[in-house]
Amino acid sequence: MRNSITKAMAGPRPLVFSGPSGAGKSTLLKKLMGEYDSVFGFSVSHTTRKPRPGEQNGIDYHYVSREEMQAGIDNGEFIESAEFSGNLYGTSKAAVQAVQAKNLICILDIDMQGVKNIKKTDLNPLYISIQPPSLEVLEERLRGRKTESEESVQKRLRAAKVDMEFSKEPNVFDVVIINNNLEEAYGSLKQALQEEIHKVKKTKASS
Ligand SMILES: Nc1ncnc2c1ncn2[C@@H]1O[C@H](COP(=O)(O)OP(=O)(O)OP(=O)(O)O)[C@@H](O)[C@H]1O
Ligand SMILES: Nc1nc2c(ncn2[C@@H]2O[C@H](COP(=O)(O)O)[C@@H](O)[C@H]2O)c(=O)[nH]1
Repeated sequence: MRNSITKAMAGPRPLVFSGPSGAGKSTLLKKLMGEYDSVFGFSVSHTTRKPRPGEQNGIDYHYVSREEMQAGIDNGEFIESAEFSGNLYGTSKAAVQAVQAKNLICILDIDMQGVKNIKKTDLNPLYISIQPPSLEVLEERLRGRKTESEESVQKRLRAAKVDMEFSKEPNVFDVVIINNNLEEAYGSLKQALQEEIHKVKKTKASS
């Protein structure tokens, strides 16, 4: 049986963003949500990783202990969850419902295990993969961000190799964007989302 989040199905079609850690998902999403704050809403995930400097609880993530997160998973509170680079991450039903209740396009930023699990649900999002131009560039970006320990960089690069191959599989992603030049990648993203943005703006204008 499909994992149903029923009440969350009322709003516009959600978007799933995936791709290797460091490819630039958050950078592109911040630009998109900055320009279209009345169109998109972010699904705030739960994670057991510690906040980075500048990250805020309830805005970037809900930062929880492994025990708390596991209890929520066991209780059926999550649409999907995954272990990534030594920590648990997951999308709660409440996070998606909170965005859809505002009639906004709900954005999920999740890893490839999350993509596979969301495909087993009735969420029916548009799947967008953000990829780096190469593994070398990805490593430069991850190191340049200065957020990861050496061990974490290595784990993320190992996961990235698998993710980069996954993005080439047919019928997984609706759109694959190579984030080389940021402005060009952002232009491609906006173009891919033009129809969805237009639909939400039209609905809001007529209500
Ligand atoms: N097109 C680009 N050119 C150069 N640097 C970029 C580009 N896009 C993003 N960056 C930089 O690369 C680093 C990683 O970007 P970002 O944090 O957005 O990646 P991410 O995919 O969201 O990673 P994670 O999955 O770990 O959250 C950041 O320091 C960001 O400023
Ligand atoms: N399956 C899920 N993956 C998630 C979720 N929230 C974030 N992520 C992914 O985790 C990695 C690492 O994120 P970071 O913030 O520690 O750099 C990245 O690929 C995210 O897309 C989630 O709820 N479920």
